[in-house]
Amino acid sequence: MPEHTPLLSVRDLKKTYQGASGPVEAIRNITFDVRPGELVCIVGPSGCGKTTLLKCLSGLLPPTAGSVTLDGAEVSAPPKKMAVVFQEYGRSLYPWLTVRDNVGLPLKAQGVPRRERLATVERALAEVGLGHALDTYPWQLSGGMQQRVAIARAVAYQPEVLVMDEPFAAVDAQTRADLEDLVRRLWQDLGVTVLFVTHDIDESVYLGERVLMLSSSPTVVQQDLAIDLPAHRDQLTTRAMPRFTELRTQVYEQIQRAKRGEAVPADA
Ligand SMILES: Nc1ncnc2c1ncn2[C@@H]1O[C@H](COP(=O)(O)OP(=O)(O)OP(=O)(O)O)[C@@H](O)[C@H]1O
Repeated sequence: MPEHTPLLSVRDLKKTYQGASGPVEAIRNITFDVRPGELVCIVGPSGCGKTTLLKCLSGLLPPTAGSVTLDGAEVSAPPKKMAVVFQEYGRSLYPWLTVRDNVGLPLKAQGVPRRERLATVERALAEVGLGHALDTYPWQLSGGMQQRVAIARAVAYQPEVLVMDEPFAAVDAQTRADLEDLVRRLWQDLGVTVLFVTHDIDESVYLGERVLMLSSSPTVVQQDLAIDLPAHRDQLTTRAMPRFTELRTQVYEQIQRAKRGEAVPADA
């Protein structure tokens, strides 16, 4: 696919829920494209419709109007080419299966032959630094390690798009920094397209090549900001750069505007 052709295309997406006391307009109008191999962060105030957007993107919820297309095909059910990593790793792994079997499960469901499956699982676990934990159970691992298993499962599936829904919200700060670096490394090593949802402004700037800022609900895209930091990022030097501070200030100001319900200024 040529570089300029979008892999994922969201057009005039609207979602209105039928609530108990009448319609709830969650998403007013969202339009954006993601090119193959991009790493895009989506950030917005609490309740702005991030989960609703992800459910529409991943084919779990039909939009009220508008469309989502992946590789030119309209998404109306969970697409094979997409893997999703959720915040709640504790609930996404099966406690009675070993790490090896948890990671291999989607491949087994797809009918991948055993020998190939085991090799792919071992490679994916080595990628996330858990090559030694194949025969352990999720409950024997720390929260950060469990989230690495969930990431390995998504990677083993070899998706074209990896969607991550606030995946590090439940881990401590040090583990979170390690996992952020893991996502950057996997993105660079595997060339996968990543859509990363977070409400952490610093995280969105540190990780993203682009940050999409959402308004408060009913949601529109408040700003689409290119992150022009060097490709090689590390927790100490990148976060200490003056440009990092400028970018985080821009995102912070937009989020504050979004919370106050103000539109984006014309020169932004
Ligand atoms: N099933 C539903 N029925 C009615 N309204 C809903 C439903 N699900 C979400 N909403 C409303 O839609 C809006 C967006 O909700 P959503 O959960 O997508 O936001 P969010 O950005 O993921 O929130 P948070 O950051 O707090 O996780 C909110 O006003 C919410 O109350």
